[in-house]
Amino acid sequence: MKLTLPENAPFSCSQKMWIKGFLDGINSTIQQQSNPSQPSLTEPSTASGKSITIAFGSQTGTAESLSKKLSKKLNSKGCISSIRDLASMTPDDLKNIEHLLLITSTYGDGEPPDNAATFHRLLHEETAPPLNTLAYSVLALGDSSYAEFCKCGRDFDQRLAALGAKRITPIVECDVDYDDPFESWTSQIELGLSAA
Ligand SMILES: Cc1cc2nc3c(=O)[nH]c(=O)nc-3n(C[C@H](O)[C@H](O)[C@H](O)COP(=O)(O)O)c2cc1C
Repeated sequence: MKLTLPENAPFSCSQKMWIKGFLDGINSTIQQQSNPSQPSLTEPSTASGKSITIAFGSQTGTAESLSKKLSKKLNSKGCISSIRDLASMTPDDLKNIEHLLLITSTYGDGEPPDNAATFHRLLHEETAPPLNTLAYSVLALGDSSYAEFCKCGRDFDQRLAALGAKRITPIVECDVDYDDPFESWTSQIELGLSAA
């Protein structure tokens, strides 16, 4: 059921706007009660208290600076996030991580950035560990003028799933202008972490 104001209701424009806002609030409550699994926009974040590792693969600093931005945002919501350079990580480290947010660019002709190259190679070897206890999401930076668009991020996303890790949210691919997709990914992450 959705409450609406008839077009010909005898109210002024500003009165109609007020009533419409009032009805929208009631409609949102009705929808929430009939579908409690849907998170409410006004509900406090239950991502709070979660321990999160943000790992970055970056050649010229964009993924690294987005990692810092994300970390600040998540910490302000009560999460405990730490940032790791992929150059300092091995796939075995992922066995001790519950929530991984991986932000990476792609370089060369679909190659990982230098700091992520070893990790990328090791993760794709047969000796890579099973990662059934890991929940993750990937933000891939790229440029669609290259043939191998966002290849490194796609590789990580698929390989982590193949090793048994669960996606918190689907991969988000950014084409040159990354501000909006980054914001949208961040919002999805906050909701996804609440459920993870
Ligand atoms: C030399 C060079 C090669 C690149 N190769 C690719 C590529 O193969 N695929 C892609 O999607 N983006 C490619 N890009 C775009 C970068 O991934 C993109 O600019 C990214 O935002 C850079 O992030 P970073 O500063 O964290 O490294 C390339 C950029 C440069 C400068």
